[in-house]
Amino acid sequence: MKRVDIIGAATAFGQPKLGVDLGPDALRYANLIEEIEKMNIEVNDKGNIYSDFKVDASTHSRRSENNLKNYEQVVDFSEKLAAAADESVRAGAFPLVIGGDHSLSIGSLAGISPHYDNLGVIWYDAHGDLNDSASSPSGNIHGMPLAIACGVGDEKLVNIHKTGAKIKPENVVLIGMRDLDEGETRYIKDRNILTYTMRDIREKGISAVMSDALEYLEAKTDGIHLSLDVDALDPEETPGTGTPVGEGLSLWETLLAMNILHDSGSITSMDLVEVNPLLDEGNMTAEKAVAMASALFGRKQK
Ligand SMILES: NC(=[NH2+])NCCC[C@H](N)C(=O)O
Ligand SMILES: [Mn+2]
Ligand SMILES: [Mn+2]
Repeated sequence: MKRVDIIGAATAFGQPKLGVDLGPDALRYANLIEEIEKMNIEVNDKGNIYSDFKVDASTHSRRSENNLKNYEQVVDFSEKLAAAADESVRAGAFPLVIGGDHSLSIGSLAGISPHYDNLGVIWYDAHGDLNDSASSPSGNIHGMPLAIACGVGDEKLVNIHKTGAKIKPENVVLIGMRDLDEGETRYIKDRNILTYTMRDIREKGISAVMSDALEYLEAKTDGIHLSLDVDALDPEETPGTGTPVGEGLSLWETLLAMNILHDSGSITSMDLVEVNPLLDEGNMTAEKAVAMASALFGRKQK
């Protein structure tokens, strides 16, 4: 790896709660850059990307006609982020996109995937984020990015940066699932997406799950993007996030998972999303997220 590019995705437009656009700076405050540098990796902090639209607290996330909230804002932000992520991969760097809500993955995957024939994706999350505007119960676009990357959903969002689907559903693995909507469950079944629910993780153990996921993806992909939503962890571990779901992964399980991914040498890019410092206890969610990223870059657990 030549270097890690930190791309701050300062967006809150994919969901209704204010504050998640401060996530990138909360992660920097928790020493994200210094911790990765300790692994003898060159880090280039490219600063934050902002939409040209400002968050207006009085109108933020009002339901829009097509059941896509803050639609133009997300389109605009995704184009900008895709360009930045594309530039990083082109330069030979490892893009670490720090959020920001999970709608940022529309842009990160759009920018990264054109550099691969078959990009794999590990979606480490309590949620599938596989809704489209029809199946979404909320209209929040952070519940849709994985479907959009697979080519399902609003045309403009599907065609961000490059026309058409960015990834194939057979190159996706879902890990940590415990809050799937009806339409998402149907999509997973129809496409036969490899899915590890919390129950699966309890039964098999996280290390077997990670090894199986890697084995499945390494056989057919030429790069693997990790999209890590901090709500994959239990809310007792990561309270500073907008859509917490109980009975989640622990920090130690996640650090172990990140060590296994590091040792594989197969991860080529990453999103670290949904840290909301306004909902946090101190800055503990950002601090744990930094520990997870450091583990992905090689910091070993004792
Ligand atoms: N990235 C997230 N935290 N997504 C939460 C999505 C929640 C719900 N499934 C929805 O579509 O509204
Ligand atoms: Mn989630
Ligand atoms: Mn998510």
